[in-house]
Amino acid sequence: MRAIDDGAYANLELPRALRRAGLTGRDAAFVTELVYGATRLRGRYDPIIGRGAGRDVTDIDPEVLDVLRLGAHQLLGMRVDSYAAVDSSVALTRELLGTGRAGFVNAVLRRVSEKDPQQWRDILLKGVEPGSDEALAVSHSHPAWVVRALRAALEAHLGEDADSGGGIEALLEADNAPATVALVARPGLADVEELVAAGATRSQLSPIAALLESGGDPGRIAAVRSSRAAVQDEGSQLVALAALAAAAENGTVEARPTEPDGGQPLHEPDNDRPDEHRGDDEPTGEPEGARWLDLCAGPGGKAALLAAASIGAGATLFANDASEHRTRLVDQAVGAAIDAGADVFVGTGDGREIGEQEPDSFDLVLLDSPCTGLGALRRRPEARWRRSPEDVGSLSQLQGELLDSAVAATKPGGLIAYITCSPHPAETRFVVADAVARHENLEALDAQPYVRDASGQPVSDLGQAPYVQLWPHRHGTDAMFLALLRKRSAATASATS
Ligand SMILES: C[S@@+](CC[C@H](N)C(=O)[O-])C[C@H]1O[C@@H](n2cnc3c(N)ncnc32)[C@H](O)[C@@H]1O
Repeated sequence: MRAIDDGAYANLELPRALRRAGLTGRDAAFVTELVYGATRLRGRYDPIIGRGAGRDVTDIDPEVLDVLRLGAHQLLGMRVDSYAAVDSSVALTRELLGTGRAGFVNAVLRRVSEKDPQQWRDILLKGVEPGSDEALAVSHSHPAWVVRALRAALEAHLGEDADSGGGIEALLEADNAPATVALVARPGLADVEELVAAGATRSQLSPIAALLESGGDPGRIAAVRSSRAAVQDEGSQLVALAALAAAAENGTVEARPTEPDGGQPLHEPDNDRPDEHRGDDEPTGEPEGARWLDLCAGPGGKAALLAAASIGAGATLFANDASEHRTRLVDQAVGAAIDAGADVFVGTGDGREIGEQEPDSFDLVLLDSPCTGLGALRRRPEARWRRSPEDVGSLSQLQGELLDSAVAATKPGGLIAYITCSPHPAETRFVVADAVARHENLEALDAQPYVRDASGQPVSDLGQAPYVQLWPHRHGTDAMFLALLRKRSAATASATS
């Protein structure tokens, strides 16, 4: 709890802590629920703890507040007996922080335990307009600005349909429900049957997914250990598959433009790229198979899917990320595909520069942009408390710059898949609409027909075309956004202008 409050990611820190403590099975599941629940629902518990303490939580020592949040979650969010919840919290405080603070924890938790969750909700919401953003922020434990942003996102993507499927309340509730672990069978490297044989359930939604419905450690599955399969949200799978389906339909587009007087490519191959990232048979300018670029590839979930698919498509993949650490994760993720024959080059660099370095070079550019992650809150219990409204402005600026670079790097006639795991209008529709307005050679394609479920049928409820917006409360996925853009060839652009 301390590490998470100091900036660690719960999904990385907790497994380490469980291993250190030697906890497995039911004990590990119990601790996971304690930590995730107390972190996710702190917006609900903190005002209650404040009432119990007679002071604002900002005036309580952070270590003591950690114990109080864990205690509050046991009392109000789990079926732990009140006596056990208070007693174990007091014992923990005494052991870690001393007797004086143990008395304080005892007094506060006793007061918290005197009322049930509904009674506390009535107290906290007294005088607050029912259904308002403020009321939802407290009852569903989201910062009020996130409630406002998600409400705006529902309206922007769904218009009059924004309230169907339960609307904002259902979305906030879905953010608070732990997500089922979804596995991807990377095409050609593993199949869903192998995952089903290992105890997972076939997904109805993604044709390459299986779900670990009864929990369990994905690392026990051989295909996961060898990177032929991995943990990946079904929404991420669907948008990556949609990009691949659109690229297959679009075909390999013309070779790079040549100088009018003959033969030589305008763009020289990038000789600055480190040799370890260059394959022996990397294209040197001759028209060959398709070239794909994953501009922001770390940690490599979608790059690994593309790498696996590139073998059958006869394509090469350049997977790039700005962070060296994340590039190393990409290397690991694409390892099994490379072993199976994929041509993959992994590089570290600022994606904003690749358009200038490698103009008109790629048939497909996947831009899975850095974003606020407001669409994946159910997976990251701490994320909602880390972000601020200011992040949206700086990220949408970066997203626009990355998209400009993606457009420059795309061959005329080629495709760009712009993806975020945030439904925020300023990170999705507005970024794309601005780019289409800036680049007269850019057109948005209808992305919806490319999103197909496990039986090959179009997935419904995708929001206002031409874009795709998935939702936790409607599709059971992270709220992934997809726009498919085509860079018109010079001939088409001049014919239409
Ligand atoms: C949403 S994540 C990509 C997830 C990845 N596609 C996957 O499926 O595993 C965004 C990535 O963008 C990277 N990034 C941020 N700024 C960047 C930049 N200017 N150029 C390239 N990558 C950048 C981050 O390091 C992060 O790994």
